Amino acid sequence: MKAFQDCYPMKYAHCYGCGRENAMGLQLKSYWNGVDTQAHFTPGMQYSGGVPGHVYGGMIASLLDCHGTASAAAFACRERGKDMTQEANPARFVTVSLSVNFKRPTPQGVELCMRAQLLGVEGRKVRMSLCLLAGDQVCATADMLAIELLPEAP
Ligand SMILES: CCCCCCCCCC(=O)SCCNC(=O)CCNC(=O)[C@H](O)C(C)(C)COP(=O)(O)OP(=O)(O)OC[C@H]1O[C@@H](n2cnc3c(N)ncnc32)[C@H](O)[C@@H]1OP(=O)(O)O
Repeated sequence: MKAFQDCYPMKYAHCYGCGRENAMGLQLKSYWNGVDTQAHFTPGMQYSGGVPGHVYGGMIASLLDCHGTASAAAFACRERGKDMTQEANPARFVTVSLSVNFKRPTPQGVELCMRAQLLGVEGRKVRMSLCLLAGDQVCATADMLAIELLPEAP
């Protein structure tokens, strides 16, 4: 299965969180999970927060951020009757608002699952509800607004 991030043109494939061309980055991959989307990632021990064994909050926000922008593109394509993974130059989205609620400590050394649910598409705006789970425990939730870049944007 092709990941959403693998559909980004080369020019946009260098993101620290999800760029396939960034060898130093996280290279997050997002996919469909029914009508929603999901991604998995196991943070290494270098992403420790202040409490040993707990993931750094900025890392949690990064994972939600990159899963969210990729999901926004996939949701927008789907709303337009297109399959993002079949598009040569799919819609490109950036985050303008990400509000994270850290509900409980996120354990290290565990595969984390990020999920995104579409709340609505309005023109260039995609609103989503996101969550990050460790096993069946919801560790963080987020509300996100992503905006589509105009075609001529750099
Ligand atoms: C890109 C390819 C994929 C790469 C993957 C990377 C994933 C990584 C995820 C990220 O971390 S993204 C990086 C962090 N985000 C940014 O740097 C975004 C900074 N903001 C911008 O670049 C511009 O503000 C933006 C391109 C989003 C919009 O500028 P535009 O001049 O194209 O649009 P405009 O300002 O007219 O706004 C369009 C609509 O969005 C709304 N909007 C813009 N910025 C907003 C904001 N900050 N909060 C809420 N709404 C906002 C704006 O009100 C308006 O709503 P209406 O259509 O209803 O009038």
